[in-house]
Amino acid sequence: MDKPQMNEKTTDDLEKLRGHIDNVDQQLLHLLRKRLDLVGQVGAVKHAAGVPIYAPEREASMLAKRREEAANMNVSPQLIEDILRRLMRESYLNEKDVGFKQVKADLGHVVIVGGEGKLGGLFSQMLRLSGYQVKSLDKDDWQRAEAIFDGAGLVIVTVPISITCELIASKLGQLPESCILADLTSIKAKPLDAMLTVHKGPVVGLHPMFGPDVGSLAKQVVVVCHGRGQESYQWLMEQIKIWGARLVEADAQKHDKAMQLVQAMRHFSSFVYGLNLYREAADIDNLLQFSSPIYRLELAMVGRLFAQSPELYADIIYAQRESLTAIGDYLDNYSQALELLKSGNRQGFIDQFEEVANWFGDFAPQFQRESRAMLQSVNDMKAG
Ligand SMILES: O=C(O)C(=O)C[C@]1(C(=O)O)C=C[C@@H](O)C=C1
Repeated sequence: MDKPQMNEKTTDDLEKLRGHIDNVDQQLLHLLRKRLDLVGQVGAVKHAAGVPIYAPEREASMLAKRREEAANMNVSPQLIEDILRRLMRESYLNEKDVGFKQVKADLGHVVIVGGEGKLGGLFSQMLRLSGYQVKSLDKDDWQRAEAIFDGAGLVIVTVPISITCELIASKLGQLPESCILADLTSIKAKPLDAMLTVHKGPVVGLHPMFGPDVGSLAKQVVVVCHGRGQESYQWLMEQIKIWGARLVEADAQKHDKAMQLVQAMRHFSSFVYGLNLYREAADIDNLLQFSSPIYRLELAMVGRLFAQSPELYADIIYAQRESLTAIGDYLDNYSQALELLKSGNRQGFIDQFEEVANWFGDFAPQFQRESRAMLQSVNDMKAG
């Protein structure tokens, strides 16, 4: 394609207008600085009062007002909403730096078993930001364990799933009865049982539904499976809410069943997807060249798995024997669907599609709307 011709006037006009745009962008930058400073002050007020970092009602009313004002100014309401949501993500990080109110000042210290792991590190940081003294106990510290546990008010176990129950049973039997015992494992029934068996005091199972790289807990979900003595660890739930997370109370068995689909089956199929690309010797550069944003997003979801630890995913996938059924069912459904294809039964495929679409119901259009925003972000990130 020929390069468009730029005459002198076009060049001058563009330069002048771009100068004005630079100027507006610089003003935006100053306004951003001003907003960040104000948010810092909000963070300090919230810190003093123990108010959660995430204020959903305020966000909803602010977004509704700005959308209305935007529409009146002939600015896309979605544009201002996108910008404000991005800014609020920044606020969560900013307000976090101020620290958080400490709900339980007379706790004694916290011990994080597996504190050198990434999730342990995140909880340790959040607890420290809230004024608690945190001691880490990792693989090489067991000979000093007695001293580390002495006077602890809360012990949090966050070690690989494959060794969690064993470790709880063999190492955590001597805690004082007043000490709270908690775990962050991504399965809940067995660790909860192990903790209840070995410890006479308060017990709670937690499953943070996010990776350790979130930056802030605002809007993240932490699943809570009650063990015993809720009144003793109610403060911990309040503390997690102050960090901005939403608590979802769940039955451990039900949670674990959901994990067979949400984690084991899902991660396993991502693994197979990657395995297949590898065996097909797919040229990723080439695939990216031809990929629509949705394919790119999918490739990113699969590829990110292989940027992480194989042990972590093995642990998640092997955690429950029952996941084999969920994964086996998936394989059966895949084979049955493949039969439709092999037999050239196009109408059969369409009928099956419609049956599933009906089952998804209102979720299908909701997911379409949500993914549209994600796909636009994927496109925005392209450079050059
Ligand atoms: O108004 C607040 O409470 C804030 O913390 C500020 C702010 C914002 O950036 O506007 C950030 C987080 C809250 O969820 C709501 C709003």
